[in-house]
Amino acid sequence: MSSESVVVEARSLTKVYSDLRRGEFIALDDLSFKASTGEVFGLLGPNGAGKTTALRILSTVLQPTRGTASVNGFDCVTQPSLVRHHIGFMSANTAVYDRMTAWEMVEYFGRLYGMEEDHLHSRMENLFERLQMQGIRDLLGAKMSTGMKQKVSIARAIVHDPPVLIFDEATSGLDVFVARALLDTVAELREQGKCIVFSTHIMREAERLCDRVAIMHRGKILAEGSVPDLLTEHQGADLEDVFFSLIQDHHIEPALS
Ligand SMILES: Nc1ncnc2c1ncn2[C@@H]1O[C@H](COP(=O)(O)OP(=O)(O)OP(=O)(O)O)[C@@H](O)[C@H]1O
Repeated sequence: MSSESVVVEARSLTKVYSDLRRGEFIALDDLSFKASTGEVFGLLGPNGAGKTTALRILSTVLQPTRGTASVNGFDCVTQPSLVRHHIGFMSANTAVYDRMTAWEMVEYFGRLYGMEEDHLHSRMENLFERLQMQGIRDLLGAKMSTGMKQKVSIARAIVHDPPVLIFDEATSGLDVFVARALLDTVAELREQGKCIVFSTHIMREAERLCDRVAIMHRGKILAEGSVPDLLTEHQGADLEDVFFSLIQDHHIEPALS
């Protein structure tokens, strides 16, 4: 990490939800991690591990119960609008409006970010070409397939060229072609020096893409490092092996939900 600089930092994040069924529920338990420029950092864990909660705090949608988080030096709680200008956020549920075309939607978000029209349009031409979206330029959201919607969501997340990208289970529900195209886009963004924080429960995806991963379970990080280092340290053939051996080491019952 020599010439790279830390741009995303979570420090002792704890999130307690009040839940009617479970009472007080600790979704994040003293979670800390850092991610740098030119790096894909993966939060890897099963359903309910707390990945979405952590990424929502980073993207300023949720506030932590304790702890702090920052993006490019801006605090996620006290400087949310500065944080939002420096991130692009995308999840499997990012909404695409039925009554707007692909072009209108990305344009709308570019304007929300305060981009100047000429710059916005030349950036959009470039993005539509790169993401192979020229064919759906004038297609209404209501008529798009899941894969098309995901492409629009990526374009809208990166139109303002933010230094940090936060992708929450972004490949969920995509067929192998679109999922691969999305992963290729993430790799390209890394080449451009972006910092990408990427959550997934698909171990192979993390192995393929992430420079470092944090393996999460029940709101805690059980292990963190590069994939080769984790495999060596925990003597696993792949990340799935490492995950199960960590759960055994920590005497944790596998979660049922
Ligand atoms: N608003 C909420 N109120 C109560 N509990 C919540 C709330 N949001 C999330 N949780 C609980 O917090 C835990 C962590 O959820 P979170 O969505 O962050 O996990 P995740 O790792 O992203 O899992 P998934 O892949 O299923 O989305 C889960 O047990 C979930 O039920």
